[in-house]
Amino acid sequence: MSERPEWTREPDLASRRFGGTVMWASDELFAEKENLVNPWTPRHQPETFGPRGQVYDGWETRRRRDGGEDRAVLRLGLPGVIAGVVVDTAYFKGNYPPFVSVEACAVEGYPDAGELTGWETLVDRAPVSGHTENVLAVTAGRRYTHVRLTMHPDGGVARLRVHGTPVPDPGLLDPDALDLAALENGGRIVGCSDMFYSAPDNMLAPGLAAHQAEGWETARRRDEGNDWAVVRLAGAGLVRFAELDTSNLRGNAPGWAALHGSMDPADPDSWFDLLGRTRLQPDTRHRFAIPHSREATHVRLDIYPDGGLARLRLFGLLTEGGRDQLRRAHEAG
Ligand SMILES: NC(=O)NC(NC(N)=O)C(=O)[O-]
Repeated sequence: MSERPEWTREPDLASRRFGGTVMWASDELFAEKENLVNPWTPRHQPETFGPRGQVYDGWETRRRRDGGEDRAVLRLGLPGVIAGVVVDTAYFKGNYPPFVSVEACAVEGYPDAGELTGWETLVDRAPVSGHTENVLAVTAGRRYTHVRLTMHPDGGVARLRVHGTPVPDPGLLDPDALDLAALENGGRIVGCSDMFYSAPDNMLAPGLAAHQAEGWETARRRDEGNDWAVVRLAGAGLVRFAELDTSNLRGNAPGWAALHGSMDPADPDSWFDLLGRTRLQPDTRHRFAIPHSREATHVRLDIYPDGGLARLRLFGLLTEGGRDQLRRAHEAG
């Protein structure tokens, strides 16, 4: 077996392990697009038939009869500089695509797949083999956020691995900031509108949510209201960045969210804006800067109209009063 190039040991920027997601595909009749970013080695059990045919651990489209081609759009969990891609056609033997193309783009914010522009070619219509890890080097020395895989004309790909170097956006990082909402730092949920499927404290747990039940999920609302939860922060502080993570909420992500802060949550007039009503995408880790923060002990999350969140992170700095609160809580405990 030939040696794999060194870059295949770089992180897989698209991996689900880092929050990568497949936002859209032109078709997925035989096997779901989400499988493209599964972190595990593709599995296969022959002669396993569902209502649509053999079950594959990969993305598989129907046989095209129109001369077109199939595409999938991925958002990288870790934006970065791409060294190469591995188009793994494991177990796709009579149904792999004979050729693939790979493109990438760099886009700020959280557009949906149809709003992405500026695609650049990384791999131009390369031949691929079936049941093979097709290793394709890339020479594009810039940071990308999204990748598009095209199968010419159709077929199945088990995994798309996008190896490279993560490059974070410094505008969304503060090395001194602490997650003021984290359970492990003393944050707690002190009220919410609904916890029909799972409890909102789940949003404050460490790490990424492995599945929907590891986050907060509400029942479907059938009125004009919206769901909400209030976090008591670890201590009084200034929130600088908010992470609103809708991972694993695909058909039930909120459409929008807003954040308000308060030093006196019982007083309805005390609440001030932190993040205005903002559009959310399904299955996405959104990071927003909070440029005009004020000291708060509590933050209210509103989601519109319902759904939930996998994680809520409120990165910021404790004030002197907040540090005292933490100390006193520790001494009293
Ligand atoms: N035996 C197959 O895999 N056939 C078909 N695919 C699935 N998933 O059943 C096909 O046409 O590619």
